[in-house]
Amino acid sequence: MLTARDITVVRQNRKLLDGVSLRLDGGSLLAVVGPNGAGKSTLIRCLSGDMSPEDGVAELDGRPIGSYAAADLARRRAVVGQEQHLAFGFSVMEVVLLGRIAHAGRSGRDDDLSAAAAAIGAMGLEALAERDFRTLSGGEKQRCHLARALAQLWPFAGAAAEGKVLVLDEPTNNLDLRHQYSLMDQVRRMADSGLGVIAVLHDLNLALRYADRVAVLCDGRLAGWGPPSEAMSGALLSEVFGLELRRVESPDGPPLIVPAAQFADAV
Ligand SMILES: Nc1ncnc2c1ncn2[C@@H]1O[C@H](COP(=O)(O)OP(=O)(O)OP(=O)(O)O)[C@@H](O)[C@H]1O
Repeated sequence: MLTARDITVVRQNRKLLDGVSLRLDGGSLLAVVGPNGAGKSTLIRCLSGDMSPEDGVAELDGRPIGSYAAADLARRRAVVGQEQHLAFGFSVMEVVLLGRIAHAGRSGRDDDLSAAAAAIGAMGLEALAERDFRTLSGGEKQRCHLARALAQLWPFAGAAAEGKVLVLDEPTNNLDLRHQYSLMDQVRRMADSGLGVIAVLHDLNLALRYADRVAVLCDGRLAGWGPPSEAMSGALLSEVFGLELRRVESPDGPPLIVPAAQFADAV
């Protein structure tokens, strides 16, 4: 559905991305991992149509993403970036309704309210719908922004989700462990309901647990690609992160990535 073909991005004579090719399928979750400065945000900016590569192309359903009219693209792909501050006293419902701007002139007020209600329900924000966004905790704010993105893509389940993409840049930033897993459970459900989801993740264990496919970026190149069990070997991750990492079995779930020194201490 969403494809990167040989994407190269050059800034100030430096290749931020160097011939990156990958694919996101509908109804699946693709995690992009890699060290700081590897090019993860640059890649998802290209894949979401916010940046044009010097070479190569990002295609949505076989068509260059840059060729979509802005409003058409906004009805098919929604982005939740890293910085999501709001200066005004909008309620959660009003923030979520901002996702409907792309539908202005096509969607009636009732549809917009149905979309917002469905998105708020999917993110479990019903009790907070009238709260001032600025009073929310970090985790609640993140869920609110996800709900805004879902309202933008509504209807976002079943056949109606086909061809729609949710792009998330470090969605678990600033969240405690419980809220990281709870948010990723919700993101996983979005993929299971039919959306294509691409997420930059710093936590390798979240990628291992939740993603269908993983792209491991290093110095602007694709160092690993495929299902997590294949793309995230301890040897590859150690090389990419410059730290000895091991994959260890976990008693109840997918394996865990741990730094070797810490592992040695733990046993
Ligand atoms: N406009 C630009 N001009 C020059 N260099 C840039 C520009 N934008 C990004 N870079 C550099 O490109 C590299 C990749 O940046 P990017 O934000 O894509 O990395 P990242 O993998 O998302 O990093 P992080 O994990 O720290 O968020 C970084 O070294 C960054 O400084």
